[in-house]
Amino acid sequence: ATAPTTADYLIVGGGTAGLVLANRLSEDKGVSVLVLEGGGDGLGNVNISDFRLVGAAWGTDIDWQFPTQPLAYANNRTLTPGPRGKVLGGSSAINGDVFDRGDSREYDEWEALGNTGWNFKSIFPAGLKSEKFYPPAPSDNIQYVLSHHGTTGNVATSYSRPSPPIHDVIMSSVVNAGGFKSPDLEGGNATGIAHVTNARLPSNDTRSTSATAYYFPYSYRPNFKVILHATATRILWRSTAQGNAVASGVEYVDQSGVTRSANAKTVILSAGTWGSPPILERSGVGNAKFLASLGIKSVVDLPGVGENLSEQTLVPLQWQLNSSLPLTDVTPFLLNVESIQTVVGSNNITTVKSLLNAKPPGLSDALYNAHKRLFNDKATWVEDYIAVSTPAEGPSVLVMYPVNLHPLSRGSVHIVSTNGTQYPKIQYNFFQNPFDLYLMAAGAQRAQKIVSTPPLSDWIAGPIAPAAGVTSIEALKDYIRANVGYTNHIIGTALMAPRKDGGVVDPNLKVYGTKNVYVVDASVIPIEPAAHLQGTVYAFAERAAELFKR
Ligand SMILES: Cc1cc2nc3c(=O)[nH]c(=O)nc-3n(C[C@H](O)[C@H](O)[C@H](O)COP(=O)(O)OP(=O)(O)OC[C@H]3O[C@@H](n4cnc5c(N)ncnc54)[C@H](O)[C@@H]3O)c2cc1C
Repeated sequence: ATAPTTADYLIVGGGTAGLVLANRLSEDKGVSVLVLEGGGDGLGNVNISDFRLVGAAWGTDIDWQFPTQPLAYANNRTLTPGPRGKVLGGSSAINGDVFDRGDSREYDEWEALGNTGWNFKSIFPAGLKSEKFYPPAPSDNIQYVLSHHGTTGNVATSYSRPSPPIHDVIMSSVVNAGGFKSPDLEGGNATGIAHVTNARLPSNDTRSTSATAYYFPYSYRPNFKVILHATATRILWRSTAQGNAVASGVEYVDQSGVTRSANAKTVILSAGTWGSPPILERSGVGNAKFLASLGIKSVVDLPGVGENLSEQTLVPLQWQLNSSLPLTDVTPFLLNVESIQTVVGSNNITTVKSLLNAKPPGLSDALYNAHKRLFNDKATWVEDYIAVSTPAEGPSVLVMYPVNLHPLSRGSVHIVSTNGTQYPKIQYNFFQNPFDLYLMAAGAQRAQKIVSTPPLSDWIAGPIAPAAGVTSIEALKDYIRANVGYTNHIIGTALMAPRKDGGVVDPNLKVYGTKNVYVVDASVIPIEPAAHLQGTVYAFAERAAELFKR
């Protein structure tokens, strides 16, 4: 059957958020939903279904592979192109499959920024609605709190199992070094060390994506249509009256390169943090001066489009253990999430405060104040992602990845021409703010302290990277500039915030100055969670669907 080219709701991007929304809207038989997805269906691709092959999909045809600009504040390094899923399920199909949620205070800051109704109390139940949790067996030695999880939702979540004895050793050292053991990080208190939950169906050990969870089992619905290999280029306008622009649909390029259009009463962009802003800009929605420089007529002057790009940075630290540990190939990971106060201790807190008190370049007052409140609240700020692996030969390796959960530096994504399929220019700006680099160095020191605290210290043969002796803040800064990487938790480029604060969408996710254009994906999220991003994206999209259905 040929898909209709007209619908009540046209969703651009069948990714993580897009398919949640499409599913919920098409629950109403009287509503037609059409999804345009730039990639294919991904069926039969083991790089999606087998989570053990994480990373194998990056750089292949199901990855957009976004080139990014050199890191001006980190040795001018150019990172490998940023992966983004180009397939049904979007980035949930190619990600690291960690499924967790942030701290209640972070979600409450969404509302404090002026986004009425977006707070922990509303986002948490929406997250539970997305989740179908499969508890571990008692013999797996993994602690959890059932009420922190949804049990009847769509995305299958579970733990790798069983937990090896070294995990208890690591947890003890975190506690002995002044940290906490968390009973389960997913209930809104995200401080402490715990096992990571993953988006996996344990019965057949396959990855759960937004496509397996929200599309394939529902694709029989006659009112839920998807056009694959359809790359949307711009919004088509029925009227561009300033402040009241009305979309009639979307222009897209099909698999054979033919330009087509699809019509709809409501247009929703779910093309992701790097995908949605370029579509807005090509459609005349963005910074009017910038668009004029490309010869694009302004429809809505919205300087926030493409700005406020936030990404959590990470750096790997490795140690050789003194024995070869028997591990399964699905050994669970640990997450240790701590406040700045715990990470830096009393000695360096004055340095942190003075760095935080210097107004960060490129960060709006509203977002800056939100971050200061989180700091004063001793909220979660640094994560250590902890893994142990055993190579075919030789002793096991411990890797800790300190992550700055709430960086102050902001980057951008902007089109470079009116060409609808040309890649945008992406600038991360890691460490534009000195606070961010200091915090990464302090996080690395904290990891070193945990590793040198008993009982874990007794298991360590020595550091692999950074080398022994690289322990001062300054030396660690050098190491971090040379080794910083991305977590793929990008947000902010179509910010949900008041228009005066650089907002692109209002609390109903409608693009300012338009009548019927919305953004529903990670680009609207204003504050990073103390977590990996997808659990928050699913929760956000479930709540977005509730708003549309009201
Ligand atoms: C490599 C990687 C690893 C990650 N690891 C984790 C992890 O372990 N745990 C975690 O919680 N989070 C992780 N994340 C983050 C998480 O997966 C993303 O934040 C989340 O999936 C983003 O959802 P989204 O809906 O905003 O965008 P996406 O899921 O990326 O969806 C965007 C969709 O739009 C489509 N699209 C884009 N442009 C167009 C266009 N012009 N026309 C038509 N379609 C278009 C894309 O093909 C895609 O399907 C990772 C992300 C990546 C990329």
